[in-house]
Amino acid sequence: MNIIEVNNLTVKYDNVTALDDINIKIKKGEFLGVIGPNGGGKTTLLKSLLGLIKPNIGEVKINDHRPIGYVPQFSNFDRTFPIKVLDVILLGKLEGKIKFLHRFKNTDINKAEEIMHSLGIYKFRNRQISQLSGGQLQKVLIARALIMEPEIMILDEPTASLDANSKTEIYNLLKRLNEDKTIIVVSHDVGVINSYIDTVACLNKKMHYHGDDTKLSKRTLENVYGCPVELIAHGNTPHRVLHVHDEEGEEI
Ligand SMILES: Nc1ncnc2c1ncn2[C@@H]1O[C@H](COP(=O)(O)OP(=O)(O)OP(=O)(O)O)[C@@H](O)[C@H]1O
Repeated sequence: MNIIEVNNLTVKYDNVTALDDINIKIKKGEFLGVIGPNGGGKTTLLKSLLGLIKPNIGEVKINDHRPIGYVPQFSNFDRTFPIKVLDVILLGKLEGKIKFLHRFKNTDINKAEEIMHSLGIYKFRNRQISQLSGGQLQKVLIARALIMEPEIMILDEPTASLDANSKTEIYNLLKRLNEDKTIIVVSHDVGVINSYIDTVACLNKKMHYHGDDTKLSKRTLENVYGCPVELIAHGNTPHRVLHVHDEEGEEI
């Protein structure tokens, strides 16, 4: 069963075309990675799936009635905000609508505690978020998305700026959540695709590739990124984009 269907999706911001005729079908239970260069339209695609952006052309169909669990780009989160872990997770219940002096039900608090236990962050429940490591905070943001019991989870670069151990921990956690949820993750780290993700979508305004990762070739990646991409072979699968390039393809 396709839980998400994107048909002929075109999105423009004034005269900038961010997405051009995108077609993608996502099966229930899939673990999809979306890769592509900066400005390639990844965030725009996620926002379109979330219904935050109205397509200029085409449609997004979500075949599920529950709210989608969204974990936004971690670097946009204000870590200095004085709030404790339990409260951040409970805010997920309000779906972004902060209500003055809202009192949460005991069932919500119990649910938050159950999620904290399962993610190994219960011991931080009364800690200020400014006192967490990047990896711990990312788990809190995942917990906040989980409190609505979503079938679909969408994460925008969940491991950006995390160290190697924390990256592995987050991807292991996503793999576990994938046992009963559909997961869509934007990542710049082509390396993780090999070990964790079922399907890859390569996006640079147009969809250059959508399918089984084992067929993802160096040539495909070079088409998507528009510059030479150096890869470490891992079996037959491209493993990592090593170099950053400017728009002329010069290595920087
Ligand atoms: N609100 C906006 N108004 C105008 N242009 C925008 C807006 N948001 C994004 N864009 C443009 O749309 C294109 C796609 O942006 P988007 O943020 O979706 O890319 P991305 O792949 O997520 O990039 P990154 O990897 O840098 O996060 C870019 O050219 C960007 O400058």
